[in-house]
Amino acid sequence: MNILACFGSGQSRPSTTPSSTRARRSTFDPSKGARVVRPGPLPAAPPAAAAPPRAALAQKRPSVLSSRPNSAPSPSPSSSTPARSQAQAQVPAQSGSQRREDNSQAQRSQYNKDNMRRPSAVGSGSYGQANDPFACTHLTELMPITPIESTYRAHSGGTLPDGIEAPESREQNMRRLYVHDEDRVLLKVVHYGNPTSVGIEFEEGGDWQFKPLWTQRAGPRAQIYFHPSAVKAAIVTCGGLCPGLNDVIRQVVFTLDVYGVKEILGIQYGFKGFVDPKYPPVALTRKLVSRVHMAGGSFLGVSRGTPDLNDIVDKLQDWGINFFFIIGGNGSHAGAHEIYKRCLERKMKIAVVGIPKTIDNDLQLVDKTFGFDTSVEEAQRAINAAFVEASSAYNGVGIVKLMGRQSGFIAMYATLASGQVDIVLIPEVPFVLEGEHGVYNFMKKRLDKNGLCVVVIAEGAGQELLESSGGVDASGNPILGDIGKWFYSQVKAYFGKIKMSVDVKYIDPTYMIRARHCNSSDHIICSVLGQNAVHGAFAGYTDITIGLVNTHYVFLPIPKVIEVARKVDPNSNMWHRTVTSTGQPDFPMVPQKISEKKAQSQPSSPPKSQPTSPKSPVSGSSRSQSPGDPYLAGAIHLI
Ligand SMILES: Nc1ncnc2c1ncn2[C@@H]1O[C@H](COP(=O)(O)OP(=O)(O)OP(=O)(O)O)[C@@H](O)[C@H]1O
Ligand SMILES: O=P(O)(O)OC[C@H]1O[C@](O)(CO)[C@@H](O)[C@@H]1O
Repeated sequence: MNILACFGSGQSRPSTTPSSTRARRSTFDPSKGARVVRPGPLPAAPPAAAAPPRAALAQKRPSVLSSRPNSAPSPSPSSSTPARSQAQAQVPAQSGSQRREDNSQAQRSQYNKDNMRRPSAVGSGSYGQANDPFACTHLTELMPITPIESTYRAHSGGTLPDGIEAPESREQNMRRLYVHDEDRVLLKVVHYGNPTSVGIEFEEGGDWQFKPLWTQRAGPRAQIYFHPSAVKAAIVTCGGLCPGLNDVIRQVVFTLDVYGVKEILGIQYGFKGFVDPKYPPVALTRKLVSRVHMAGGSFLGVSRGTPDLNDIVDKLQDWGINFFFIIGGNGSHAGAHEIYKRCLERKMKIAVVGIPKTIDNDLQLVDKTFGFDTSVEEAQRAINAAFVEASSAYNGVGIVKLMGRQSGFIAMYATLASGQVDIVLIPEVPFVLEGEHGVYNFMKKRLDKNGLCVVVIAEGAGQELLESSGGVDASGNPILGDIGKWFYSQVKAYFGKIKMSVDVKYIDPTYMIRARHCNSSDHIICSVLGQNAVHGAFAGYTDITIGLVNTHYVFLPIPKVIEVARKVDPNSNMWHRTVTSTGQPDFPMVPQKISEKKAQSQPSSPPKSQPTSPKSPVSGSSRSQSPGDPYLAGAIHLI
């Protein structure tokens, strides 16, 4: 691929990795652990220099403010001096830069004291616990590293020259630029009032009580664990395409540049770029990536397929990479985690940071993944075309197939967004086609009533109705049967059989919805994700990914997000909203009498350790269904 194809002519071709760097193998040496602290233009490291290993600290964690290596020192308990005067009082005659540093330390401490609320204020839970499931791995748990003051200067775009004192107001701004290592974002914000609440998740033992789970807030830290001049970053995009890939690459490069990093490599064609000498890494600069976000796709290229991970780690080592950004989905993150483990075995000081990319939005824990909004938006054009065709035809039927190999998020959201869909079929909700309660019969009802019917079907829906090839793609993902084409022919056959004249149109916008540049909301998400990936690496975290959780950006441990792919929950509010909008019933696999369904739905006793509720479960409402019974809602819907 011509890497510059999307820029047009007139730009110079990026240089490939200089051969001299290939010879540089960076093996870990504890004595060099401190090489991040170098004499140079940067201010000296703050006084609390030598950091104890985080693992040891995590055992204790008595105070949420003091456990992390780069926590600002606690203020004196007796201190009630306002931040500004206290800071001034602590500063003896010093050099400008030293004074600035002490000022900001003191102000941060005071700020923390004034503003931080301990978790007890909002309930116990994972926050600060030794077994915190969302604690991210920090490099200081693995090797000794001394932090330095951050070089990230978003406000000024650079440090002030030595000897020039910053105005007080700027110091205050800087103080607010950084995110504290102990900042947390609550993962689940709904406090269910009753075991029958829709969307409730039962934990092992039937526990449904509210347990706060805290994730680590993303953002720039006041202290960093890599000297920018010692950083060599690599960026790779893996898996399928997704709107926004170029945006993310661009922001990673921009943010590295703001910190002062000079060496940034783009790996071509996903993980293959590590092993295919035809496509060596390209040097990325701010100038080179400045316009890439205007185009869809990935200007670095993507691929599926699994090269030997040891070869990848060899290359990371040979090229001296110590920041590795992997933009990819579940598979890529599984790869990233494996790479992290192998780097650890080799004692490499490297931050492995994922940025979740999956157009299917099938990633655990996060509100949504970048590009998803854009694909839902693009899907509107196909749905609208199907609607227009169907509404102009005599007994018009429009069928649209949308991406979603194992999850129906695109189909569900596109349906809800469009308001033009009669039926949506997704992999998570099995359906029958024939019979009184089947899809065809409902299509007929809509045609009789409205003269048209629009059906959205997700790529992975109804696979059990097709003969499976049993094959897998290069990455091991199942190769699906084409449900869209099959459904189209079956619909024609059905209406032919019942001698009803219909005009069926089939639209498959599969690659159109992911091959475009992204919309405004995704541009913003991509930008913030890309920036936070760099902040996470500089903050010393590894084996992490960046996510949007309850509208806040967080660092998440990679193993947590890849435990299982996310799916649409048929018991969720969002699915209920969608079928409320289409007006479709469920199309139960095994039609049963409602009375039988009801009898089955009565729980003999509440799950163990559930508190007894003052209200009895709302019998006959979809809220009374047990988790995991996708058909119950449909049965009730039919009443
Ligand atoms: N379990 C795994 N362990 C190690 N590497 C993996 C694993 N699964 C996939 N990979 C690697 O991750 C890359 C991307 O995987 P895959 O093609 O499944 O896309 P993805 O990241 O899941 O994105 P998409 O959402 O587009 O499918 C592949 O090139 C493969 O090398
Ligand atoms: O044809 P490709 O490039 O393998 O991508 C198709 C797949 O990619 C995805 O968009 C994301 O995994 C799936 O929904 C779809 O099955």
